[in-house]
Amino acid sequence: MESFLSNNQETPQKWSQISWEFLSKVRQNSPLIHCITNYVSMDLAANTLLAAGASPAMLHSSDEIPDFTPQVDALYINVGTLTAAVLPAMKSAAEIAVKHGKSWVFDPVAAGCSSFRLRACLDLLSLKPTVVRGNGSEIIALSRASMGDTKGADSLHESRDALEAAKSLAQATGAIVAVTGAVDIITDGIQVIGARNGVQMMQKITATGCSVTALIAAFVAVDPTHAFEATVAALSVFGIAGELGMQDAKGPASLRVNLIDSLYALDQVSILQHAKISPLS
Ligand SMILES: Nc1ncnc2c1ncn2[C@@H]1O[C@H](COP(=O)(O)OP(=O)(O)O)[C@@H](O)[C@H]1O
Ligand SMILES: Cc1ncsc1CCOP(=O)(O)O
Ligand SMILES: [Mg+2]
Repeated sequence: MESFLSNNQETPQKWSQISWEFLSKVRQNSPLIHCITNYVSMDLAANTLLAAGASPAMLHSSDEIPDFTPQVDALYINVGTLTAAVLPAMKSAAEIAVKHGKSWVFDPVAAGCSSFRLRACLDLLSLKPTVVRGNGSEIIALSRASMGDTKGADSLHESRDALEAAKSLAQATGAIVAVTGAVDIITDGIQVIGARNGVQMMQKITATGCSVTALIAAFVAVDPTHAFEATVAALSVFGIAGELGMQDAKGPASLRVNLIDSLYALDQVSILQHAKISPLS
């Protein structure tokens, strides 16, 4: 089968085909994803990875990282319930991942809400994540390296408000930067893609952001040379699972369950029908 990844032309189906290619590859390869994530998201992030076909491992101890991190296909770090005790494990896992040529993906939850957290996020950013995914307020805080204008783990900004911040953060760090919201924005500092899948109710389920960042790690793991495309694909696939899951959901709790079922069952026809991905200016 010809891969749409090698096609430089913007055809209408290019991005939806790429999204399907990535999901298929995750199902085939079942990448092992080392997750150091917050207590709130542990369950949903692990179940998201399993439903997509990946293999999650939530290991947090510094004592295990030197043995374990070199074995994994990608690393996911999320600072949602950050403490001074766990930060060294995060830093050492990131360093080991980079040393062993593994991708690592960063979720800077509530980056601007305290100086301790902001400093920790900036330190982690200096350890060269492959992808950073946050909401609008988080990406703006990181880009300006300043506190404030945030509401804890929730965003005070639309993703569009953070477009320029995302571009400059990508240019400054060399990471792919993704900002989620009604439109998910993905940039490497030059090209910008918008993915418009998902439903607003996803904001009413805690850890959907954390879970989609974990999914990005799984997508990047199966093709690290195409981290930009992997990020677009993961965001679109998760959004489509949300849309399909919403069809018979009564509220956030049933959507949470349906989203995982829809992700597990997602097929090529649904992705080609529902993906809404295009360049943004
Ligand atoms: N208004 C919206 N419409 C559609 N999808 C949304 C909307 N807001 C958030 N999402 C989706 O919900 C998920 C979590 O995004 P977001 O709420 O921005 O992250 P966080 O939980 O980190 O603040 C993403 O998949 C995103 O695309
Ligand atoms: C509510 C909360 N508090 C600390 S971490 C966390 C979960 C945040 O999850 P998300 O960023 O995916 O909404
Ligand atoms: Mg978040």
